[in-house]
Parts: sequence; structure tokens; C-alpha cells
Amino acid sequence: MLSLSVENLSVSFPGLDAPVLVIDDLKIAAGEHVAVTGGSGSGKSTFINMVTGLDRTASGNIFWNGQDIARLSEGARDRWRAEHVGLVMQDFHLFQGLSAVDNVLLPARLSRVADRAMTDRAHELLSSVGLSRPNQKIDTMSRGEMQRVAIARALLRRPGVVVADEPTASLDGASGEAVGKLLLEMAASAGSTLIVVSHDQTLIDRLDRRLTLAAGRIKTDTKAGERAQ
Ligand SMILES: Nc1ncnc2c1ncn2[C@@H]1O[C@H](COP(=O)(O)OP(=O)(O)OP(=O)(O)O)[C@@H](O)[C@H]1O
Repeated sequence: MLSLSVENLSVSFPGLDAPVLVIDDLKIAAGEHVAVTGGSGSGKSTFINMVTGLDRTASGNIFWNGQDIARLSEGARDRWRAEHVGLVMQDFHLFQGLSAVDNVLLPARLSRVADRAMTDRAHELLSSVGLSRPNQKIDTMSRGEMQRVAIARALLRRPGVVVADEPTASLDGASGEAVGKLLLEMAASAGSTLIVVSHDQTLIDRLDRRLTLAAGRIKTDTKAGERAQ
């Protein structure tokens, strides 16, 4: 389980007058389940890219359990992310020619940490997300089934944090609802902190806290049950 502390973060791109993301002080507790919302261009993807170390900031600190990933080299950030972050993306990012179980194991194989126990866990996870055919090829699966594979893959290494970017946006209502519920249950059982960028109100309502971004700043920060200011 990882806690996040963002301090004095300012992200700018060349040619723009103002920074696209400014966060002076944000804390997310270990195990907390947080929704990130906001209009197009409000900074959601930039936020995700920063806290997962996909991109680097020249200004500010991003501490996960006290370790500042903003100060790591690109290679060290990639290794940190492979070990600590489970990513679930809107469009799955799965390999079509491979089976479900091979997709779940692929990142661990690339990091050379896949062993017998991890293979067993991959099968258990696929069963937990309701998939009974681990050898089914991805290209024959429904979109909802693909997202279940992506959730199993994200959870394989019991990551300290699961980060999901619009995980239900490309699914229809019933499938999206089932996948959203599953994501929460799986993150809770692995003890992972969860950060979900979403506009899916049903999913947002299930989370502990909602951050709303506007023009690159946190406009509201509300706990479940509180009304937005
Ligand atoms: N590499 C870049 N160079 C210049 N501007 C960028 C770059 N990346 C993002 N931006 C700008 O930063 C702002 C925030 O973008 P970001 O992608 O984080 O928004 P978002 O909230 O995820 O939007 P959406 O919901 O449309 O995906 C936008 O105005 C975008 O044009």
C-alpha cells in the first residue's frame, strides 16, 4: 500500500503561457480510493503521467511512501512503476495475438520476475475476474472481458497503487458497471491505493473521495457523502 504526497508541482510545456498543472499540496492516504474528474484539457492525463512517473516534472516533488519519484532517472522511474503501479487504460493496451493469461503475465516476464507462483496467481486472478478460459485469445474477447484481463494484469504484482484512466468509458452500461465494481473489489483485496480518472458517476459514487480539476488546479476535493462546494 502506498501513500502519495505531491508538493509544489508545476508542469509546463514549451509555447504555453501558463502551466497546465499546478498542485501545491495534495495527500492521498495509503489504501484510499480516489476519483479524478474534470473537463477536457483540465489536466487529468498530465496528473496521471506525473504521479505514475510516465513523465517527469522539472518543478516539484511526488513522494510515494516518502520516495520522490520526480528525482529518479527515466530508467529508475520505469523500474519503480513496473514494481509499484498497476495501470488500467480505457483502451486496454492488450496484445491481440496472445492469450488472456499470457497478457496478464507479459509485464512480469519483461521485468524477468515471472515465476511459477506468479503464473498460478495469474490463473487465480483471471478466475476472480470471472474469466474461465485463460487460454482464450484476446482478439476473440468482448470489450468487457478485455478490461477484466487488463484488471487482472494490473493486480498481478500486488501493486501499491492501481491507476485507471477512464476504465469504463468504452464499455456499455451493464458491462461498465460490472467492471467498475470489480476494479474496486480487486484493488481492495490487494490492499492497493486506487486512483481512477472517470466521468462515470456510478463508479465515482463508489469511491472514497473525488478530486475535480479545472484549468490545471484542484477545484474541489470532496469525501464520499459530502457535497461539492
Ligand atoms: N506535450 C504537450 N505539449 C503542449 N501542451 C500539452 C502537452 N500535453 C498536454 N498539453 C496541454 O495541457 C493541458 C492539459 O492536458 P491533459 O491531457 O492533461 O488534459 P485532460 O484533462 O486529460 O483532457 P482530456 O479529458 O481531453 O483527455 C491541455 O491544454 C493540453 O493541450
